[in-house]
This record gives sequence, structure tokens and C-alpha cells, in this order.
Amino acid sequence: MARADDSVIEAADRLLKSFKRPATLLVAVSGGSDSLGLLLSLAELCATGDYPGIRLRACTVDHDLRAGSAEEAQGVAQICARLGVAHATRRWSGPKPQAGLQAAARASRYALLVDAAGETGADAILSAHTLDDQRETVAMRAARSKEGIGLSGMADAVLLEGAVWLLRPFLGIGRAEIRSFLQEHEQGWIDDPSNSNPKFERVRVRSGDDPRLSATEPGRRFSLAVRGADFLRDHVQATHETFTLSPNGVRAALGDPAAWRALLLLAATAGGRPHIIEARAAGRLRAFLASDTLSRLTAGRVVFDRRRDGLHLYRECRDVPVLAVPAASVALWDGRYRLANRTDRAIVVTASREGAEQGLHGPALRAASAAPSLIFEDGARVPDGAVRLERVIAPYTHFLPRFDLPLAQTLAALCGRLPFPAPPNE
Ligand SMILES: Nc1ncnc2c1ncn2[C@@H]1O[C@H](COP(=O)(O)OP(=O)(O)OP(=O)(O)O)[C@@H](O)[C@H]1O
Repeated sequence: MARADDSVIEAADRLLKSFKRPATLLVAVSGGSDSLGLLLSLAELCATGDYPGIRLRACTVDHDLRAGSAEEAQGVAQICARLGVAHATRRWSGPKPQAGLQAAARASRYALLVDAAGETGADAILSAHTLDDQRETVAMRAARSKEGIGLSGMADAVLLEGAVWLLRPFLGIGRAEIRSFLQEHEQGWIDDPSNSNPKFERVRVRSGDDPRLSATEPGRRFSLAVRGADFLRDHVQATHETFTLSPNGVRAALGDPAAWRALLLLAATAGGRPHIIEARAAGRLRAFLASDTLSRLTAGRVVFDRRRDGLHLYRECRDVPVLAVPAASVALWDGRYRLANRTDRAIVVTASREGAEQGLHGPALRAASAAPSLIFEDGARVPDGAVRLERVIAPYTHFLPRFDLPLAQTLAALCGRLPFPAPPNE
């Protein structure tokens, strides 16, 4: 039988290997079993010396909601000191609302963690959400969803405030395994009393054999994702800001729900939006594609440009923002590009007007008008290598991790890179 150790350590190892080094990782540690398991497994691996260039940091948010919370944060600080991991406590000092306390606490927690990440120069924040959390999330969303469709769980990577990635490396691991890992290491943990308070929906879902938990149909979801990935691979090409779907691909998308969903996710990526277009717009798109007309339709910021050689998708050139990215910082532009400014001056990102100069024509020329163009504030050219510009797979936040991974990775590969985590160093 596999030991608890194996899956916990394997997940931590997979995460560490997925980083380009050097990298600084900020572990969000509440002192509960899940986040202590994450901290301990990462620290144990880093101590082997097999992951040079990885720096671990930890942060605890003291929500200041119950007596003893400051001591609990202190307890985490002591564990971190023993492990040799630098630790900071952030306190939620603002007013506490009567209603929606959990949501307010969560919002302030994320804001404080993003802040701490900025201060330590962290490349990512790690939280220890588990498979149990994932099941609860899906069940709660299922209960709220009228049609019972569009269910998605937590993603294993989310961009917070357009600036820093939150990764959830333990989403595939059960809480019981983490607890036995801690027991094997003789490490105790804090049991948060609000985790058993039936006032909270999450707690109610957790405590019963809730029939909604079966609503995820993971097997079916996985096979849809694989079919969607095959569809993208077989029929879509990416060039010059344009995704082109072959005429056969258009027929395939109309004939297979898995391919249709993949096409909508591709469109969300092209438009830089975190979600797919709403049902009515999707209906219009279907009718447009089924009609065989060679013309254009715009939906969800994306132009669907139907030509004889296929369907071209690109960001419409309206309302593309102008963004100043301060020196030595990272920002998200137009939901499509993540830009890391490595210079000591602000860089301005605008929509490009240079397509014609590059000798482009047709859809590629139209698409080029929404491509990013970078200049320093005084108009000077930004030298090559001074910035890192990466395409963002916005609908990544829409995927159910593990089950949708083939689709997410194929989309990312189409954009010329993996979104995140980066491919292993080896
Ligand atoms: N007080 C805290 N300080 C630091 N990290 C925390 C704190 N509370 C939670 N976290 C991080 O968030 C993870 C999930 O915690 P928990 O399940 O309690 O949060 P949630 O509110 O249910 O989830 P979410 O934050 O996604 O809504 C933990 O494993 C830990 O990594």
C-alpha cells in the first residue's frame, strides 16, 4: 500500500520541479494540518539540497477573530524557525462586518498575502487547499447552479490581483493523507473551531454524505477535456496574434460538445477574458458558423473572421487599455499578457499599430492592431530582453484541475508556452 508520505512528498516534489530557478515561494500557513503539511514537505525536500535556487518563505494571517489567534500565529513562527524558513505574520486590523464574515476574512487574507508576496519578491503564493476542499467547493457551486452545468472547482493556479500566482499543489490530495504525513513526522496542528461551526455552508457540506458531491462526474469531465485537447491540436494554428481554425475544425466544433467547449475557451484566451461568452452570445456564434457565410462576427471582445481558409479568431481592436508598468514590477495587460518589467523605468503598454509595417495583411493585419507595443514613458525604445512578456491563459481559472489539465496544457502550448507552472527544469 502506498504510504501517505509518498503522495504528499510527490506533490511537493512536482511543484518544486515545476519552477524556473531561482524562485521564491511564499507558503500561506494557517497552522492547520493542510498548510503545515505543505510547509513541512517543502522544507524537507529543500533541505536535501536537490532544489538549489528555491527559497521558501511563510506567512500567517492573524484574522484577529478569536482569542488566542495571535498565539497561534506565534506557534507557526516557531515551527518555521525550527525549519529554517523565514516567517511573517500579517494581522487583519480593519473593521469586521456582521454579515459575510468568512468572505470578508478571505478577501483580507488574500490581500495581505499578495502584499507579503510583493514584499519578499515571491514568485508565487502557495496555499494548501486539498481534494476535500475541492469536493466541497464543487458541491456548493452545484447547489447554486440552476442548470447543474458550468460546474468548476478551484483551479490549481490563479492570478491574484493581476500580479502574483496563487498555486494549490495539494488539490489532488486528501486531508487524511496529509494528517498521517504529519503524524509520521510527529508534527501537531491547530484545529480551527470555526471549521466545525454548522453556521457556515462549507462546514454543512463537509459534514454530510451530500448527494451533490457526485455531481462532478470526474471521469466524464476528463474525457471531454481530452477530446477538446485533441480538437485544438488537430484543427487550430496560432500565428501573429491570430488563432485559425480549419474549415474541418469548424464542422468538428459544431458537431461535438467537447470541441465546442474547447473553441469557447480558445476564444476567451484570444479575448483575454477569464470566462467563456454567455449562452446567448454562444448561440449567435453557433448560428453564424452553421450558416457558412464568409463574414465577421464579434463576441466577447473577439472577432470571428470567417474566410475561405477557415475561421480566424483575434482580439477586437476596440477598448484595448493603455497601461504603465512601474519599474521592476509585474502587471497583467488586457487580460492577455503578463509583463515583467525588469528595467528601472516605467514601461507603457499600448495596442500596436505596426502590422502594416511588418508586411502583414488580412486577418493577421487586423489582429496586429491589438498586439502589445512597449515603450518607455519618454518614448524611447525598450531593449530586447528588458521585459518578459507572456501570454496568459485566462480561462485557466475556469478549469477543474486534474480533469481539465490536458485541455489547459494544449491551449497553453498553442499560445507558445505553458501558462504556469512552467515546464520542469530538467
Ligand atoms: N490564517 C491564514 N494564514 C495563512 N494562510 C491561510 C490562513 N487561512 C488559510 N490559509 C491558506 O488557505 C488555505 C485554505 O484554507 P481554508 O480552507 O481555511 O480557506 P477557505 O477560506 O476555505 O478557502 P479559500 O481561501 O480558497 O476561500 C490553507 O491551506 C492555507 O494555505
